[in-house]
Amino acid sequence: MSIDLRVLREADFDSWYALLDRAFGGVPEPAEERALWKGLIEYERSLAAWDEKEIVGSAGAFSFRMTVPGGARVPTAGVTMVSVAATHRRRGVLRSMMRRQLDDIRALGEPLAALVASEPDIYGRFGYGSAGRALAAEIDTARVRLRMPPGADEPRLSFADPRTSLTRCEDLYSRLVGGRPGLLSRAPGWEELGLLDPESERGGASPLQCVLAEREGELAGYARYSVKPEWDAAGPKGVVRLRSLEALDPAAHAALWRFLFDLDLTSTLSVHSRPLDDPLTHLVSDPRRCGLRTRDVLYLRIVDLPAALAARTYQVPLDTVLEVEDAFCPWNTGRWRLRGDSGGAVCERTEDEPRLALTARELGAAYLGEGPLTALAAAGLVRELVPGSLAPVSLAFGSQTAPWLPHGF
Ligand SMILES: CC(=O)SCCNC(=O)CCNC(=O)[C@H](O)C(C)(C)COP(=O)(O)OP(=O)(O)OC[C@H]1O[C@@H](n2cnc3c(N)ncnc32)[C@H](O)[C@@H]1OP(=O)(O)O
Repeated sequence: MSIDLRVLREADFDSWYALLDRAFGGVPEPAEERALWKGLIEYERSLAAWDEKEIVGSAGAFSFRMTVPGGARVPTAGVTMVSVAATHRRRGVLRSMMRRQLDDIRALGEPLAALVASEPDIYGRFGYGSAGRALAAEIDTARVRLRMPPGADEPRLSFADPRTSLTRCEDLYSRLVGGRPGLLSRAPGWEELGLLDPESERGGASPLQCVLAEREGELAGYARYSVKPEWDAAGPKGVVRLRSLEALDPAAHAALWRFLFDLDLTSTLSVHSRPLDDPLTHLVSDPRRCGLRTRDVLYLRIVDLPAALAARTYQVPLDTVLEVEDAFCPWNTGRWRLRGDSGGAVCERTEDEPRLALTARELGAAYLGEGPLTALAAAGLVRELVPGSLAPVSLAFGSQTAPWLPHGF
């Protein structure tokens, strides 16, 4: 089989996207969703794998900036729309696309690549580590109460049309982006993602609704949600499905959650994705009735190791030497001296004796501050070569704010 990898031409978008639809089960994506992706796609960074006259593989990338610990926004390739025709699976088409893509990302000078995986098992072999998990919840709002912080009655809540309020909400979101590792600075057009609401995917729920929390006319927070009315012999038991909630301060945050908890005729609040450190977990009266669970969301790959490690800050001063193995991107393999603190960092090649040994995948997993290096060492995936060197480096790599990616791409 001879496969030819080429940059996607606009004229081939429909067949390229049809391949993707089929690989994901063959149910065509709703027209509005497809139109959104068609508008956002970066053709010059999208690859099509051709077998003679047929497209048999797809892989795209978006040009993002991702917040890293310390608040810098680092150029990041958002890997997306990966598929291979079932007729051509397990013959190395994905591997060849990953090879080409990571070489291209390196040539573009982006230190990081990120993705949301359809299956967790696919991307580790290409050096992607699980770097940001999310909290999901199924809250029994008939039983669970909220402890309200001071000032929670102050914000004025009002309904707003999701579209009309979009610019204000997006401005608020953009103020929050620098404060949490993993968040993406959304370029114009990306805000539309938050409004996607195809009727065919509502499953009996209402159209998307929006509630604003304001103080003296200034937006302090918003939530978007839908309601699925349900009834049984005992009465109403509707489900509120939270799509997004952002707030600038604790009072607005709690006020919005209380609004969602108290919606009449509902008894369940279904939450798809929140950061692991969402303050909600401290406000609920009964976490056991919140159906809390975590799931992997964000996978990260260090593409340019010295640039990536120097782009973030470190919680406590560190000066260490890492022995890194990177089979898929060998330019990262070797010994690296990393010096840094909360003000910045420098990372350079060195001949000095290494203190820790790990692979690029583990570095990706630890990079945003979630997966402690100590836990990875306990799993045997990070080796402490000089006794006593692991704990301080693990602490330095941590983050006071849990990394999170609220949406896919
Ligand atoms: C960021 C995103 O877009 S995520 C979306 C990914 N796409 C999908 O899930 C759609 C459905 N699946 C597919 O289209 C294909 O099966 C793909 C893209 C996942 C894999 O494509 P293939 O061309 O079959 O992969 P390829 O032959 O290059 O395999 C490379 C390696 O990955 C492994 N692999 C491939 N798919 C999977 C999988 N789903 N789970 C576990 N391992 C996998 C192969 O076994 C092979 O392993 P090896 O390195 O030990 O030899």
